[in-house]
Amino acid sequence: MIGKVFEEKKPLICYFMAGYPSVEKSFQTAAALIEAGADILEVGLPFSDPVADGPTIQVAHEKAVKDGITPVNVFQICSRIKDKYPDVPLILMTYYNPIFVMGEEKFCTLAKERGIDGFIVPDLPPEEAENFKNVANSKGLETIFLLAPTSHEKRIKIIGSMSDSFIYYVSLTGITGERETLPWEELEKKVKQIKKITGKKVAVGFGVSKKEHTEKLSQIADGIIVGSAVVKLQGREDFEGIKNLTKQLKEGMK
Ligand SMILES: O=P(O)(O)OC[C@@H](O)[C@@H](O)c1c[nH]c2ccccc12
Repeated sequence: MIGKVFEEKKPLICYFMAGYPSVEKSFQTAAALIEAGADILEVGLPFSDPVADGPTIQVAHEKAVKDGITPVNVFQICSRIKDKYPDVPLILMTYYNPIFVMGEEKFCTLAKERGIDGFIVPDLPPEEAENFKNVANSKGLETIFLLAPTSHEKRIKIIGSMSDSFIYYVSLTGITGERETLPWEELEKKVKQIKKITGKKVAVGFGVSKKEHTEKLSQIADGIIVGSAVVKLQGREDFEGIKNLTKQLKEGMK
């Protein structure tokens, strides 16, 4: 399902935090994103120690964890989104610990039942991911892996063989968060290199927050990912803002 969307277009992939600032509001966020044109949703699972996340997404993790949002709640939110929008792929973005606690088998079974299509697990290195990938794939769930500006050829090959429909290229070294500008030259070079070595689709995320970015990025990447800019508005319950942002970003990709 994820691969099909990439074949049809360059998708805009929008991250939001499940259960933030409440279960209902996070569902409304997802609905606003989809109705304004998001092609794929990346669903954030609240976690106490989100090491790769910047301040905006950290705040969301913290509040949702404090409110007692559990993986089971997140699955319920996913299933509600899938019931209403069956054509929109859902990628669960979670740190590995919640998977470990529930057990890979049970976690993947529930995820599949609840309409999730794949996973991004930023703290699960490919060397340790074999079992999880096998369990996920055996249930028809994809695993997507990340590459960064610091990744060399050997790493690119490994990730190329393990990442299913696409590879997530992290545009810059650091944590998630809106940026004024992106390292365009390096980005273009690296995405070309990754595509050449792996033959896979490459979606770019980190720092994307405006039309100007998606305009340039759509010349380079096969898909674009936005997170913090969405989560900031989500925290303010500004659903109109979320729709406007999504439309603007999509506009840049035409
Ligand atoms: O927030 P940004 O800079 O727009 O980047 C997307 C990012 O938020 C999303 O994909 C994401 C959220 N948490 C993560 C942890 C690791 C890697 C990626 C992510």
